[in-house]
Amino acid sequence: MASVAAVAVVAAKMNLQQQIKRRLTGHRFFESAAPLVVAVSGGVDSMVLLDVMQQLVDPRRLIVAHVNHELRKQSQQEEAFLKSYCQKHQLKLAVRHWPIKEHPQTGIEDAARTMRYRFFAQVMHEHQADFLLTAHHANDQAETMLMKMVRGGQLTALAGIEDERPFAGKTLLRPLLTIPKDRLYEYANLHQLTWFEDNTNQDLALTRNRFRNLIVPAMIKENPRFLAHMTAWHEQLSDLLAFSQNSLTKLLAQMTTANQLQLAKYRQQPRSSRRLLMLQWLKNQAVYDLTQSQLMQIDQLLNDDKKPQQIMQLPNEHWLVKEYDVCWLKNAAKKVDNSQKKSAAVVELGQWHEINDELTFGVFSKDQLPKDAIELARFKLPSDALPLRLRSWQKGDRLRLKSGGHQKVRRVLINDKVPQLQRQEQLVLTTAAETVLWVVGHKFAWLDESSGAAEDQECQIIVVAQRKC
Ligand SMILES: Nc1ncnc2c1ncn2[C@@H]1O[C@H](COP(=O)(O)OP(=O)(O)OP(=O)(O)O)[C@@H](O)[C@H]1O
Repeated sequence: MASVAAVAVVAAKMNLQQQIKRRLTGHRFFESAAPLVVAVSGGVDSMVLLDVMQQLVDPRRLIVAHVNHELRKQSQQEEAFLKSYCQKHQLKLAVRHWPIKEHPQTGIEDAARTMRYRFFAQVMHEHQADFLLTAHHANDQAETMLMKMVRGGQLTALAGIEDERPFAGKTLLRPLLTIPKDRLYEYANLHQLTWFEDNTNQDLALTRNRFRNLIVPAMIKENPRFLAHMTAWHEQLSDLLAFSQNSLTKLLAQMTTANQLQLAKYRQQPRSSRRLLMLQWLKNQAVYDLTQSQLMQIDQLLNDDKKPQQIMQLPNEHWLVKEYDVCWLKNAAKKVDNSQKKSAAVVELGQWHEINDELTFGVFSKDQLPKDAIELARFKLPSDALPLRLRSWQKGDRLRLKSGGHQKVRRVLINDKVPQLQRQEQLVLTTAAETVLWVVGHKFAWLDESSGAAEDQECQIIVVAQRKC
């Protein structure tokens, strides 16, 4: 008769295998005969994963992928062990070395990860595999989320490791993600598996190791269900984010044109939605890492009618530019392509346009000047010069001078000692044919009666005026 302990052992083995089988069902995993790549470092996690997969699928489908980082003395032993293991179990093995001379001086962890996944993609491609399996587990999940929590940032970034994601045109799966590490040890001991412990995991100078060896165990001591709770948080948060991203994408589609956010529609949203919309809109343009106070500031700026033109610095050399009824992003790291600058806003005759706290201007026909207007300049323009437009100045913009020559707008701004950053915001008033009439707030063009108009063309006198304070 089997002893109680032996029955418990069988139950534990079955348990883990069944649990993993359940997680893999539904991925067309067992229905297909396509090869599977298993990423095996030689540690307990990936040795358990490999053993379980040998039980669950035809081992001829498996390709073991191993990277020898040449970082530790033990690396050679791990590789040699995997070679003999695969030989013994008749498994295909793909090994890649990462020679020390190719290691970077800094950021070695990231570089190692990048090269690892590049290699896995290559192995998948060579073997026409459908899936890559890695052995991330519930402790990895908790560590990752806690580290993000401590680092701070947006809630959207708090979601942890996904159990499935597209990879190299196929799928990456993490079948152990809900399983605590101690259950993997339990399984490995019961099956008498061989594995290697990475001694560098004990080095408490590394942040992840402090979370792994000190913080997560302390949390589990507080509540043995801690890992299960973290897994549940992650899943709930992922669902919420997927749902909100879907809704936000639909809403954003209604309020953006060619990367410009239409502020009238944006402002109609409640404040809570506006913040989420802004986060998503920025994320779509690769701006992450926004602080909560930056988000509040953006919302304030976009809602402030008194400041129709504003510019605000965001992370990674991005600038948020607000111009009247639209806003858009500018990446200072990229050379500004003037041809792609914001399209011009039409300046309706007979209306005031607020530029900033000091300047509100309007364009009027000469006999409709309001009482509170101070005339700044008048132009005799052919009818096809209208409507006038207001837009950001561009590199080739010039002002016609009384002498008959021209002056670059850039020169006007330099002469007026306009600070560099402010210069980016500078507006010009132009005719429909792009003749610059006014470097707003600075200098007017000189247009005599003949300029632009054909002999027989109908002309109109328009007045540019400033509103009295
Ligand atoms: N040298 C290696 N060779 C093959 N697979 C590896 C190697 N190192 C790690 N892996 C795979 O990646 C999994 C996660 O390992 P680890 O936690 O060290 O990765 P990581 O540095 O956190 O990177 P990431 O989480 O982005 O995969 C392992 O369980 C294993 O499946």
